[in-house]
Amino acid sequence: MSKILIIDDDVDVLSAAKLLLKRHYPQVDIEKNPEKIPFLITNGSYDLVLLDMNFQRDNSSGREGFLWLDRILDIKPTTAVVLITAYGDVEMAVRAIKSGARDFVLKPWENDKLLATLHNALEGGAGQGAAKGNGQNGSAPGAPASGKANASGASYIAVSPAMRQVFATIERVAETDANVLILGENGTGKDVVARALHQRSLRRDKPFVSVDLGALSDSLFESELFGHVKGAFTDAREDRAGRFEEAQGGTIFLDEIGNISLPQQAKLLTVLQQRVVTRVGSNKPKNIDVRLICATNSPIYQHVSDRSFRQDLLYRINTIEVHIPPLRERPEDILPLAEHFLKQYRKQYNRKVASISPALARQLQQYRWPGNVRELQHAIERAVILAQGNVLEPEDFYFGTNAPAAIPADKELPFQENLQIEDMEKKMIQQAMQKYHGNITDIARELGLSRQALYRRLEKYGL
Ligand SMILES: Nc1ncnc2c1ncn2[C@@H]1O[C@H](COP(=O)(O)OP(=O)(O)OP(=O)(O)O)[C@@H](O)[C@H]1O
Repeated sequence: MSKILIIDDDVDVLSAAKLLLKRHYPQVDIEKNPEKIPFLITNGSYDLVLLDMNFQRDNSSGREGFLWLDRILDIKPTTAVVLITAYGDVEMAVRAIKSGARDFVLKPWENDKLLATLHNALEGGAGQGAAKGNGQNGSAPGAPASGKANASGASYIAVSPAMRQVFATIERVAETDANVLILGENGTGKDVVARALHQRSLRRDKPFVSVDLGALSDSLFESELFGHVKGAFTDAREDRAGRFEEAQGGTIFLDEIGNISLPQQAKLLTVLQQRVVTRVGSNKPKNIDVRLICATNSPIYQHVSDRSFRQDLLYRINTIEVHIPPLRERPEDILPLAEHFLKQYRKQYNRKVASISPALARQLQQYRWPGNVRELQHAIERAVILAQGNVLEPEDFYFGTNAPAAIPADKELPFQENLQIEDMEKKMIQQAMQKYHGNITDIARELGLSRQALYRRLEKYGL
């Protein structure tokens, strides 16, 4: 149901593209004059903009196209922008995608390839990053790609290089039976990753059983995991299978494994070594065939050094290790996630809220998100319920407890009369570049910018 806007100063291109696209999309608008872009983007709620890079006034450098790309993303950062050019080369494609475009097509296009490009760009979702190169433009190397897939019907967002790496690892190991240990702070998406792994494994049609070990007392641990027989203890009124048996043929996900006691660790290790479980009160061991995924938010290696976690158990569960970085270290994911949750809750609560204002988008990217994706999700849910207008504004938002410190407002910048705002911005970027020896990720984090926003500014200031 996506709305598309095509902007090109060649009317023949406009009519040809419209003719093709209106067979596939419910609304396709065209515009010859790029000066109308700000008005159209502000008022049109387009999901995707197909934008010419080479307007006649400037027909080979693509400079004007870059300027308009910047304007579009400043007004509505989550718009999927696909650039068209007759002068494309891989270098320009990389620059365009680094500047926030989803993809790049060459004129004249082949209809099927154009459709595939748009489809991919939109699949990346409203604001879910660049679509993978589709071959038409030589697959811009180094370009950010988006991730979106199904984990038990739920989609996940992975735009940042770190999360794309996580999902690439999952892709590679899903079909093996390797044990996987997922490490990450609370709310970073460990459960999402575990489900995605199961969904992509050969066991996908078998059970996925998730156990929160942190919630199990010593007395419940064994009977919950391994089951019990009637009469094994006072409350055991009938035979009951444990979670390992329930997961037979499928996957068991043991969350919060870093905090279990040493006796619990010993019992678990025996089961994992022998691949059999014996219900409490029984003496008949049963073979189990399960894939093991574990997760923890605690510093498990430190626990091994201070001997509160067994090294042999760690080596058994960590054949493959996946680290999920905290949300503040992958700012590229923040807006796509916010947009994703906006869509989800708009539907769930039947609200009209359609987008996130640029001011709010900036704040969302600057905040530190101590509760990670879960905190962002809850914040968007609250805002969608409470919002008055169609656009989510900073006033609709509540940023946890440490908001004022977390959101540097312009007025908090040191006031220097003789410096224009742009000079200050350039200076801050230069200082950060020195401090972090040009490391884009670190500079972007320091400045509270997405990598894309940083690239746009580097370009703007010729740095
Ligand atoms: N990449 C993602 N895309 C979409 N939703 C996500 C993503 N990561 C996390 N979420 C959502 O954020 C919430 C928290 O994620 P999840 O429960 O997987 O985190 P967790 O690391 O397992 O947390 P905990 O350590 O508290 O168990 C969930 O509602 C989940 O659906």
